Amino acid sequence: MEKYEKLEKVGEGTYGKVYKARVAATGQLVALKKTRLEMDEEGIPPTALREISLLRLLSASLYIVRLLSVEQVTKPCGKTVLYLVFEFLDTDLKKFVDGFRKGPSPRPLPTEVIKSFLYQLCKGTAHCHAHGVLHRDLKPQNLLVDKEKGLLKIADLGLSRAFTVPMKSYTHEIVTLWYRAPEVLLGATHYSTGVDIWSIGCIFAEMVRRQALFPGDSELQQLLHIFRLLGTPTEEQWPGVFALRDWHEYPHWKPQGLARAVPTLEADGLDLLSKMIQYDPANRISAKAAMDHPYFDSLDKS
Ligand SMILES: NS(=O)(=O)c1cc(-c2nc3ccccc3s2)cs1
Repeated sequence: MEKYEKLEKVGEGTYGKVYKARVAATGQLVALKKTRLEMDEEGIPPTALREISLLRLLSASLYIVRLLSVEQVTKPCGKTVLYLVFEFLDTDLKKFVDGFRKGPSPRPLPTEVIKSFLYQLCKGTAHCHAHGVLHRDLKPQNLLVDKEKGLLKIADLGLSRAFTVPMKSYTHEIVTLWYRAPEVLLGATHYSTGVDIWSIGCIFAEMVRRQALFPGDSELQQLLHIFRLLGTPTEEQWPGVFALRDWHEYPHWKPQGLARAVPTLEADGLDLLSKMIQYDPANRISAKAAMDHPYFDSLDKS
């Protein structure tokens, strides 16, 4: 990997081993993601090949972090590791929102920024879903932002297929549950694109509030945060919920109304959010349909 000068680790292990690096020959900045893939004597396992070709296909979208190359490196000890080389963006949405929450002058994110970032997130997600790929772990930490160009791109799609999202990340970092859909928390085994739409709704509300919508610190607490705001789900509004594996008798909370959580959000925005934060995954708006919602009419979609 002498082609690259490793600069610093980014995201402190949130993403596994990802380094900011410079291409020695051109000075171009890249993100080097070291995969945990153990190479056997036959070379790259077919599952990994499929994963990588899927990544290449998906990263053709402007709204997904571009995979520039895949580098195979055999270390002196004979072990072969695979590096994924991605385009570099200077920050992620978590840090971007923190910048508006903390700092000398806490202030809301400009409405147009929220609208533009949400539109780009829906567009990138619609691209994945159109190729039958779920992300399964959308959260502000793996949405990268180019502040200058006002771009938002989905990163870390590596978790999307086959592997279930681990409880602890590679570096024993706690995997956040804040964006996890209720059907996943209730142990559904077959879930669909709706899991990503729920996450997008939580991220939308967080950009407006500058604090998480449902900040649970355990699977049970995560559910109770959701129930306390939306009301404990009923069979009427979510047919089949009582049959989910981890369903128990929960206290019966009444809906508080989503508006209470995002009092500053304009009517169109609240309407779109309420179509994303629906208990029944079948009732959630699709990423593609969301892009046509009136909330985006004031956005310059050029
Ligand atoms: N969290 S951070 O330091 O602002 C920052 C993270 C990144 C990342 N870029 C990539 C690209 C691909 C996969 C994961 C990551 S994480 C670039 S800057």
